[in-house]
Amino acid sequence: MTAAIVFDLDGTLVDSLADIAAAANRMLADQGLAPLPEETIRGFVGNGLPKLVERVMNHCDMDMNRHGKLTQATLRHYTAAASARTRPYPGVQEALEAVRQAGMPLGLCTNKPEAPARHILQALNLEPYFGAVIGGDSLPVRKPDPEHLRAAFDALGQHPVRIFVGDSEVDAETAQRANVPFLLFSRGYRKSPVARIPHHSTFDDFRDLPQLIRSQFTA
Ligand SMILES: O=C(O)COP(=O)(O)O
Repeated sequence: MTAAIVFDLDGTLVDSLADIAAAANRMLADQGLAPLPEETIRGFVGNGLPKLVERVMNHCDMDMNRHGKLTQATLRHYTAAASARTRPYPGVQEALEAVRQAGMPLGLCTNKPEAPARHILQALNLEPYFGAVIGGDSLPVRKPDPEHLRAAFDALGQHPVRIFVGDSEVDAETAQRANVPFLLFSRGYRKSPVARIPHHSTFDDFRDLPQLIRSQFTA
């Protein structure tokens, strides 16, 4: 039996924090403000770029009337260097290859805007694996709205089993609301302990993922 597998991007397939933080900090520098530590910005990732900028602005006590403009500025900075330091987690490419060779179609459902998401996939040679890429600005909705995830699965066609692989509370909530089994990568950008995030299985090494996916069919 095969399954359609949809992956989250940030904190799941790639460690993108350095480039996200650089874009936010360039926006702050344009405003004459000091940069924030990466670890602070890490806590702001997960609900898409507009939300990240809102969280940065709140943190820095900035005037929210400028949110739209500063979101555009951050997106421009980000798009200019989205893959400068972003790298796949160890074993990601091999895991995608194994899953694809097993005949399973792969999709991506990310809250990152679609253009930089596609750019990152291309730059890291991951794009050929994905039959569908749905970004945070591809639809009127985004995670945790289950329609965002369903759209990624639907774009892959009809398959008897659907599995979502992600790293965050947002991903877990999305999977739950879409009624799809959730595999939690524990080394990403989650804010809570693994035990407090609803999941079917968890893994911390991509070498374990192909077998974990297979075990979902026989469980
Ligand atoms: O852009 C974000 O906030 C997070 O993106 P993700 O959905 O790939 O984790």
